[in-house]
Amino acid sequence: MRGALHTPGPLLAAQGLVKRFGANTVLAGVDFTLQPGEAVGIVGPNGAGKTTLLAALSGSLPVAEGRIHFQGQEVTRLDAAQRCRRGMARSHQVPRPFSGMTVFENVLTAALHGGGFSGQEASDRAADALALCGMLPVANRPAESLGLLDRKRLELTRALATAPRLLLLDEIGGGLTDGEAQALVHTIQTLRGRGITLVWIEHIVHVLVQVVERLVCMDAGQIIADGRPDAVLSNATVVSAYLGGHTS
Ligand SMILES: Nc1ncnc2c1ncn2[C@@H]1O[C@H](COP(=O)(O)OP(=O)(O)OP(=O)(O)O)[C@@H](O)[C@H]1O
Repeated sequence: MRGALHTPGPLLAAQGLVKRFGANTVLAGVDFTLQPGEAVGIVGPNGAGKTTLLAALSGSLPVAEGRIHFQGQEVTRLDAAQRCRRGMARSHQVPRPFSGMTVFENVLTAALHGGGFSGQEASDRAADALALCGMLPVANRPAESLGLLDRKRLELTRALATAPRLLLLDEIGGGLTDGEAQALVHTIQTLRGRGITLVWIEHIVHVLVQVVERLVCMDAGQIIADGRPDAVLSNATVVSAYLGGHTS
């Protein structure tokens, strides 16, 4: 199914996305297009709507207005599980491993239920994702015993086990030491090498720009800049809304 749906054109095209929480308009008509193989960073001040955009794209939050196409097909009304089986996977800002399961069982569950694989193929997907993310040494440990870096890696590994074409990452660098963040960058670059398209929300901009070649800045539910990272980071509107005069 994942392969059969691939058509020429953008991998993802979202038009006019509107999301409200009560009187608070959190996405105010967002247009966002992704080409296959791109790696795009999303930055912006707290409350800008970044996580909400990711949730709207992945199907975990319904939008009030707008349309989303993935691989040429409309997915606006599909839920997160259905979008995941079409090749869209999301990691969460706060890692959500299943406690009471080992790391391997967590990843296998993602391959089975998130990816829709069965039997040997699910096991192979899980093992491949564990190897790619450097998680084989901890595969038999209880998920709740992991430190922060490995919990973040487990989020990534679980998303990867669903065999995504598009990976949506939400602040997986937060709280890591510089060395740990570099290890994460290395892992994510490996995923890029496999042709996975990436959208990554991250406040640690110097880490983010090691991976992405396009940066989107959001503020107050809108995209205020979109382009090459150096151009976006020196954009006067971005500096005033997000960077507060600092550009590193
Ligand atoms: N489930 C919810 N119910 C009500 N309001 C919400 C909900 N989720 C988010 N919001 C509000 O929507 C706005 C945007 O939140 P969102 O988490 O998308 O921002 P963000 O850019 O990801 O911020 P951060 O960088 O702090 O994670 C905020 O004002 C937030 O309080």
